[in-house]
Formats: sequence, structure tokens, C-alpha cells
Amino acid sequence: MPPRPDPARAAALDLLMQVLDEGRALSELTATTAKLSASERATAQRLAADVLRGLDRCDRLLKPHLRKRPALRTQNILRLGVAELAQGGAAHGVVDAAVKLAEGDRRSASAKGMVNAILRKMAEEAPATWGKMPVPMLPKWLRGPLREAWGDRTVAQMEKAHFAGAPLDLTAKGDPAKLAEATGGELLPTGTVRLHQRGQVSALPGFEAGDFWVQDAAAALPARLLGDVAGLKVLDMCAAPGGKTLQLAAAGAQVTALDISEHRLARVHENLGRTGLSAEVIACDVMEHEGQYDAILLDAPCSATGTIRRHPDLPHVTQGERIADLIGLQEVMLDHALHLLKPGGKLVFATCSLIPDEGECQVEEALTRHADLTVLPPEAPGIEPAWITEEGGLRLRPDIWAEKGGMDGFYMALMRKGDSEIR
Ligand SMILES: C[S@@+](CC[C@H](N)C(=O)[O-])C[C@H]1O[C@@H](n2cnc3c(N)ncnc32)[C@H](O)[C@@H]1O
Repeated sequence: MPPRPDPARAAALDLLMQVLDEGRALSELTATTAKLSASERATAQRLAADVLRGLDRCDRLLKPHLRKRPALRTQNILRLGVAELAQGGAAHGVVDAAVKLAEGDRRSASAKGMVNAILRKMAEEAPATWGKMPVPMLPKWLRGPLREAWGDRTVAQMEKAHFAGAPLDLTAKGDPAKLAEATGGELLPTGTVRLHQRGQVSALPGFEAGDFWVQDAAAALPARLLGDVAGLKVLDMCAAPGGKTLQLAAAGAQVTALDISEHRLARVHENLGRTGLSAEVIACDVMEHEGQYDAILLDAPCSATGTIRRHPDLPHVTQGERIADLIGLQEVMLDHALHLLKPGGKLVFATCSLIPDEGECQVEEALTRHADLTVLPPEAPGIEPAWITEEGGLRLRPDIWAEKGGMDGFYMALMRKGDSEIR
């Protein structure tokens, strides 16, 4: 029997095969790492993400050593080895683990000698060359529209931010300054606590007590734009996994958290339970939901192109084929949100997309469809004037705050229906 490969590396390989061969998103693959310990799971996810971020560099380094393209499993074993060696992994351990992975499956067993020979060479070459190689580019389907919207220089900076990955951002249930002190994090101007050392979230002080939840600095802003929501009846229209629901509930709103996905809503229940916060949770298509609300947060389904730092699989599992449908869905959801909003109520429309058709253009067009709609100035601590767009929304990109560790790409706008204001 071949020796058992290291479980974290075996799971990382399994994740890569499913992303690159089957086009499945990492977020769908929780079963692959379910039986691992928390630290093995974190290692497997980190290794797979490192390969996906640096795929282009791995392949450029491997190319001169391959006479023909090996089978995908062998190719992924080599990519895993190269990425680990480039990040300073100990040569003996990395090569040995890769050989065991090759031996452990008939699809790659015959390539074990080649894996051994190539990775031995890579042990010297990869650490010396990796940092001098070009930053991996976005795929054409996304690079084209982004260049048109933001220009070549900005797109190159976004690609740099995608390659650098993301720090761990936390939103405090209570005082963010106290959370920053307890966790040793940096308190950002917008109120997010940022940890520059990524570790096991559940091992952080205050996790069990529900003192915080994981949420990117940009993703924490849409709920803050609604201002003081204490006592208001607020609908979180697309709520799962619930980061914004928790913010609204922590701010004292009477929240209805709605989502079409029961599976994703399980995370909302889990998060509410851990933090001791409450919200009415409804599983349904928002287009079938009726009611009247003082304020609404519509964090609409979108291309998620703003989250590539955290989801490096995204450019490999889509060609942007759903974007046109998503734009249509965002438009009808925005109109339905206005139907559910009381006169004088406030609405935040948000998407974690870098594409203006899913952000700025949606709001411009909604203003032409609804004469009673006004964009209000976005006011929340830490917002910089340069982020404010022509129509009055906020445009956030991964290259913003590069020196602080960046932020996800997001668009958001605060709007009011009618002239007078509730409260
Ligand atoms: C961007 S995510 C929401 C993230 C969430 N607001 C948070 O902060 O954790 C978009 C959500 O929209 C939900 N969704 C998509 N179509 C929907 C529909 N027709 N009705 C309700 N929810 C829908 C998806 O299931 C997904 O959870």
C-alpha cells in the first residue's frame, strides 16, 4: 500500500481538482475539509488559495521543465509544491509530500519520479524567482470591462491587491476599540478591527461570547450608511450569511432577515445564536415578499468580482456568463425594495461588484424610473470624499487603502423615497 499523504495537502489537492477540473467554487466545497481538524482545514484552504492566486506564476515556472502537459492531477500536485516552496516551505517536506500525493492515486502514480525530480529543481528556483515574476492578470472577460471603467493603472493595482490576498476583518458587536485591544488588531477609521496575522477565528478571544463576526471593512459600510436604526423596522432583503443582519440587530433595529437559500440561512441562525442577537428570519424569494418597512438594505446578488482577494477561485470558475441576468435581477429587486419601503424610508442598495453596470448604473437608472427617489450623502465615520461617486454613491475598490491591507470592491448608495424623512 502506498504511504498515506498528509491530510491537509491531500485536501488542498482535492479542492484544486474540483475548482480547476469541475469549475466548482471553493465556498461549495465544505464537505472536502469537514473531517479535518480546524488547523488542517485552515492549511488546506490556504494552500489551495495560494495556488489559485499564483496559478500563472506556478505554470510559468513549471513550463520549461515539462516536455508535454501532464495529467491535471499531476499538474496540480506540481503547482501545490511550487507554491509552497515559493512561500518558503521546507524543501524536503514539500517534495516528500508531493511524491506521496502522486503515489497515492493511479492517475498520478506513474509520474512520481517526475514530480520528485522537478520539485527538487524547484526547491532552488521557486523561492529565488517567485517575487520577481509578473503579478497574475485577471481573465479577459473581466479585465476588459474593468479597464474600460477604471483604466489600466487602476486595474493593475487591483490585480496587485488580489494577489496580496486579504487580512482578517472583524466587526464588533459592541465597542470596536475594546475589540481591537482584546484581539491585538488595528482599529480602522470606519470602525472595522483588522488583524494582519491570519489565524483560526474561533480561537480569538471573544469568539465564543459572540463579541464579533468576520466581515470585510467594505462590507461593513452598507449597514452603517442607514445611520441610527434603533427601534426601526428594517428589512435585510438578501441576508445570508448575515453579516449585515447582525450589524442592524446590534444597532437596535427590529430586523427581518430574508433570503431565498435555506442552506445559506442556516449560517444566519448560527451567527444570531453565537452573538445572542435576534432577527425574524424568513426563507423565501424576496419578489414574493410583502410588507412595509422603515428602512431596507438590499445587498443584491451580483458577480462578486469585488471579493476576488478572498475568493481567488472566482476567476477560474466563471466566465462572467451570469452577469447580464444578475443585472436584470438587481433592477427588479431594487424596484420591489421601493415598493416595500414606507414613504420617507431609507434604502441602501449595495453589490460586492467592481462592474459599474451592477452599481453606479443601477442607481442612475433607478433615479430615472422613480421620480420620488433621492440619493442622500453617504455619512459614516471614516468615509473619504474620494470614494463618493457622481450620482452620490460610494465606490470602494481593492486597491483603496493598499497600505492598510486594502478592502473588498463594493458599491453602495443611500436613497430616500419621498420628501420627508421617517424620524
Ligand atoms: C451578496 S449575498 C448577501 C450577503 C449578506 N447580505 C451578508 O452580508 O452576509 C446575496 C444573497 O442574495 C440571495 N438571493 C438571491 N436571489 C434571491 C431572491 N430572489 N430572494 C431572496 N434572496 C435572494 C442569495 O441567496 C445570497 O445569499
